[in-house]
Amino acid sequence: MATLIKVCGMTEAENIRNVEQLGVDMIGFIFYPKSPRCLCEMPEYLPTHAKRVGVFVNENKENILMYADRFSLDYIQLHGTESPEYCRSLQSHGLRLIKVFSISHLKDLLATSSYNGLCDYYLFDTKTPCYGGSGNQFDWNLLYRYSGPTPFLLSGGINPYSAKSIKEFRHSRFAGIDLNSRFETAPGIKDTERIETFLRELKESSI
Ligand SMILES: O=C(O)c1ccccc1N[C@@H]1O[C@H](COP(=O)(O)O)[C@@H](O)[C@H]1O
Repeated sequence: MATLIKVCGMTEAENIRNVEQLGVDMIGFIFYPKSPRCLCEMPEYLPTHAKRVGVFVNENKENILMYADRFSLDYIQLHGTESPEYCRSLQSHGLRLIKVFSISHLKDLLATSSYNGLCDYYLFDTKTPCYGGSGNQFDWNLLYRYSGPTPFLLSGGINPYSAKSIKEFRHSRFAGIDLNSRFETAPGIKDTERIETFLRELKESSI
C-alpha cells in the first residue's frame, strides 16, 4: 500500500496549516502562471513538517532556482516537457526532482527510462492540454507495465471516492498519491474535511 500523501495546488496560509495538520507528507505549490491554482504571493504560513514541492511547467532554470531558494522547496515537480538534460542540470544544483509523465497510452511510459537516476520520484498524471489539474483519471492498469527503478506517485483526478481503487492498486514502485482539484471548494482552496475523511477511508481500507 502506498504511503506518501501529497496535496497539491495550495495557496492560503490557514488552509495550508489545516491540511498539514492532517499529517500529509508533501504540500505542492504551483508556479505556473496559467494555472488557476498559481501561487501569486508568498502565503503567511508555509509547511514546516510536510515537504514543500514547487510545481513548474517548462520554466527556466533561473526562475526555478529563485523559487527553490525563496520558498525553501524540498522537491521540484516538473510538469511540462522538460528533457533529461534539463533534469540533470537542475540536479547538479542539488535540487530533488519529481518528473511528471502524462499518460494516455502504453507508449507514454517508454520515456521514463531516459530519466532514471535523475529523479527522486516520477509522477504519472492524465494527459491534458493544460499540463495538469484536469480532474480526470487515466487507466491505471497501464502502470502495471512500468518496470523502471524510480518510485512513482499516482495522480490525475483522484477524488473522494477513489479510496477503494487506490487500495486495490498494487505495484512495487507505487510510493504515494497526489490530491488536487477533486478536493477543492475553489481553485487553490482545499476542503480539509473531505481530505480528512478520505485519508481515514484509505487507512481503514488498507490491509
Ligand atoms: O493543478 C493545476 O492547475 C496544474 C496546472 C499545471 C500543471 C500541474 C497542475 N497540477 C497538477 O496536476 C496533477 C493532477 O491534478 P488533478 O488531480 O487532476 O486535479 C497534480 O499532480 C497537480 O500537481
